[in-house]
Amino acid sequence: MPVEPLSQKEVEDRLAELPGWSLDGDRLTRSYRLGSHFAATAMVVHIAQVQEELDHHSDLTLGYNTVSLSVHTHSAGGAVTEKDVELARRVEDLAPGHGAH
Ligand SMILES: C[C@H](O)[C@H](O)[C@H]1CNC2=NC(N)=NC(=O)C2=N1
Repeated sequence: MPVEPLSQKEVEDRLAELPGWSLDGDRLTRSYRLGSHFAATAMVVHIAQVQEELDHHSDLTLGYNTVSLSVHTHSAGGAVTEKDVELARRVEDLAPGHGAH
């Protein structure tokens, strides 16, 4: 099913409900800090599970005790779509369980 790019206003409205997330060029991004490298690794695995479930995948970077995401929609020409917002919301939902902030 084709997914349409969000307008600038729509992106801003979605971001208003996603504290910590921002628009970097044409991508939604957020970095989280965790209590340890192992905790960060576990969060990456959890995000990967969600991404497979949604069939939508961010560029996901594991640091020493950080996890960073950057996502846009390839099939929409690299624009931000509702699929990116949905992934961001799902990651926000799982983050507290990993002690991520
Ligand atoms: C075939 C498969 O559904 C597509 O390649 C999916 C997989 N994950 C994806 N992830 C992202 N970020 N954008 C896409 O357009 C996309 N497409």
